[in-house]
Amino acid sequence: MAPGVPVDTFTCSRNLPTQKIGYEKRAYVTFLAGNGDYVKGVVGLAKGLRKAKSAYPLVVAMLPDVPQEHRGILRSQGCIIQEIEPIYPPENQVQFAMAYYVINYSKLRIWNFEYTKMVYLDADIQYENIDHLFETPDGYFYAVKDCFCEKTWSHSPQYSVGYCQQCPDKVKWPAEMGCLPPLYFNAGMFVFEPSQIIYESLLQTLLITAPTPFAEQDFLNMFFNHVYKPIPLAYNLVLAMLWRHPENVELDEVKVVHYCAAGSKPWRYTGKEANMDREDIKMLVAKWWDIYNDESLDFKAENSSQEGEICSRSSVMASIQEHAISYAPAQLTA
Ligand SMILES: O=c1ccn([C@@H]2O[C@H](COP(=O)(O)OP(=O)(O)O)[C@@H](O)[C@H]2O)c(=O)[nH]1
Ligand SMILES: OC[C@H]1O[C@H](O[C@@H]2[C@@H](O)[C@H](O)[C@@H](O)[C@H](O)[C@@H]2O)[C@H](O)[C@@H](O)[C@H]1O
Ligand SMILES: [Mn+2]
Repeated sequence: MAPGVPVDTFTCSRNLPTQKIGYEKRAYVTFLAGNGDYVKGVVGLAKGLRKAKSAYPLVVAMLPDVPQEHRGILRSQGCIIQEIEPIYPPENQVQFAMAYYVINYSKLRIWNFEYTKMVYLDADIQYENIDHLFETPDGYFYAVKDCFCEKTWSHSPQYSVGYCQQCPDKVKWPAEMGCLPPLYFNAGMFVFEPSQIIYESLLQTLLITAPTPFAEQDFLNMFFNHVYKPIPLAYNLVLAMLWRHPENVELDEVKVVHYCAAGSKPWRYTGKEANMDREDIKMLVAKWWDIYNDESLDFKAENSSQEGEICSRSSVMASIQEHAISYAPAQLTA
């Protein structure tokens, strides 16, 4: 739990308030910041959506620093662009979060979107059809349990005693360290319901929550702790699981691959970092490139009438909603 925050701050009601706007409006959503190469990841997501013949569009929560050229690429791939303002954690406490992750607090803007249910996906993900996740019961937060065994976790008490929730009986949590840590999810993929009430509560709670190493991922774990529902690893294969917990991985059943291990981003892959010369990693990176390079998966408004309709319909709705979306005062923008 974040230091100095009243425990009940994060106690959500048993279920989350669900926002019904009279009809279902569903979409996948990702987050894009900066002028770097993550735009390739978003193109991969958009093309993966078409390969999976998903019934839903891809919304891109986009920070102002994404260049026009990248915006044009994503529009040409049928993405629905939703501009967002950055969110920074409380002043001069940023040093507690790993610098690389601070910008990820801006992901929280997606709770302000006018959709009834969304599946969030990091841009470093590739996936098969997971549309059925939109049918999960409302009022919960669905995500896959993370792994604590990589060096990126060396700051944590779990890592220091060799405990991991992926194998809780291998090294048991020491009684002298108090209660077993609550289940902890990886925030690279989750199923959620946008809600103005939750959005404003997130922003207000962030104001009194000191940043922690995994930034918004730690924060979301604290905030949604009481309504978090673990879903199978097949829905978010954090690559480190392949060498940390191979006994938990059935690669043939994996539906979502999350290229979050150091050196695994397909568009930067060199094979030189630890574990990156594994045959399964090479196969997964090649699979990502096959989709990225597949021109038959490019968005063609005239040919993909169904998609085009969805995109144009949801684009029209999104554009209508864009004007309707009223951001809560962005008190957190520095
Ligand atoms: O320069 C950046 C860094 C991150 N991201 C977004 O933030 C997400 C989380 O970062 P990343 O996936 O690199 O974290 P990891 O899952 O590897 O810890 C990315 O997937 C992107 O959607 C981005 O758009 N630009
Ligand atoms: O801002 C914190 C980030 O935390 C998560 O990444 C981590 C986590 O998976 C660790 O368990 C791994 O060890 C590490 O490599 C990886 O970067 C999310 O994937 C990302 O979207 C984002 O929320
Ligand atoms: Mn990621």
